Amino acid sequence: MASSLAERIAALDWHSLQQQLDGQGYAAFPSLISGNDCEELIATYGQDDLFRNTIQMARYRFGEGEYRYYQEPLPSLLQELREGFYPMLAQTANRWQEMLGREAIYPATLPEFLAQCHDQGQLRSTPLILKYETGGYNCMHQDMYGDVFFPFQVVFALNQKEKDYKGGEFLLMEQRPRAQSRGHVITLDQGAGLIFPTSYRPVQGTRGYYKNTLRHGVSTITSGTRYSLGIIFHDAK
Ligand SMILES: O=C(O)CCC(=O)C(=O)O
Ligand SMILES: [Fe+2]
Repeated sequence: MASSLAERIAALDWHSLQQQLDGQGYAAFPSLISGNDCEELIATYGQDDLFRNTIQMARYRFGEGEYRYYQEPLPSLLQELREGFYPMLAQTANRWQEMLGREAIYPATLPEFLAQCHDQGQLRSTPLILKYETGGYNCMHQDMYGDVFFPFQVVFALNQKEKDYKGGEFLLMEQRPRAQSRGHVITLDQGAGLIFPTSYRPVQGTRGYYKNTLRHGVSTITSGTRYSLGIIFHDAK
């Protein structure tokens, strides 16, 4: 992985990713973060000064495990991921707005979008690292944190399923209006990632587009320790 992270993001097959996002709401992409960088990110977990807050998930009945929110300034790799993914996803976000008959409100760059969050009092950084040990899990949820939210987020696997842990599949639950919900199970190799909707996706119906609500979570880790990295684009209240 010689090229820069920004170059590797630009080199993803965005045509196919956009088609998958429009067609199914989510899109996985192959390993983008090198094994070394994954190890370095895992090593940040123990560096208290990098984080603004640590959540014991069981305390809030969110699941079983722990996560930590990085504080600004973010480690450069996270900053590059957040800034690098935002512009392409803002295009999709605006297209989705238009499908739903709404204004294309998402600015072209991350700093402009964060300025909108900050204007609404959403000042706290949201990228996070999650750690689950054997028996850990993450209940189905959404990550909204305020009135301003970006409709996509990205999650990366930092270690390797079957080698470092078993179980621990990423789960997406799609609630369909007046119908039963549909589940999606996604497994990612180390360094690979998934783009998924924060809250809903537009689906074509006979009379225009309607919204399916989505929630995400993680199934039980049956052995080992699973680490993941969450890139959320909006800041939090
Ligand atoms: O650990 C995971 O894969 C889920 C992370 C998550 O909930 C998030 O990135 O918002
Ligand atoms: Fe989440």
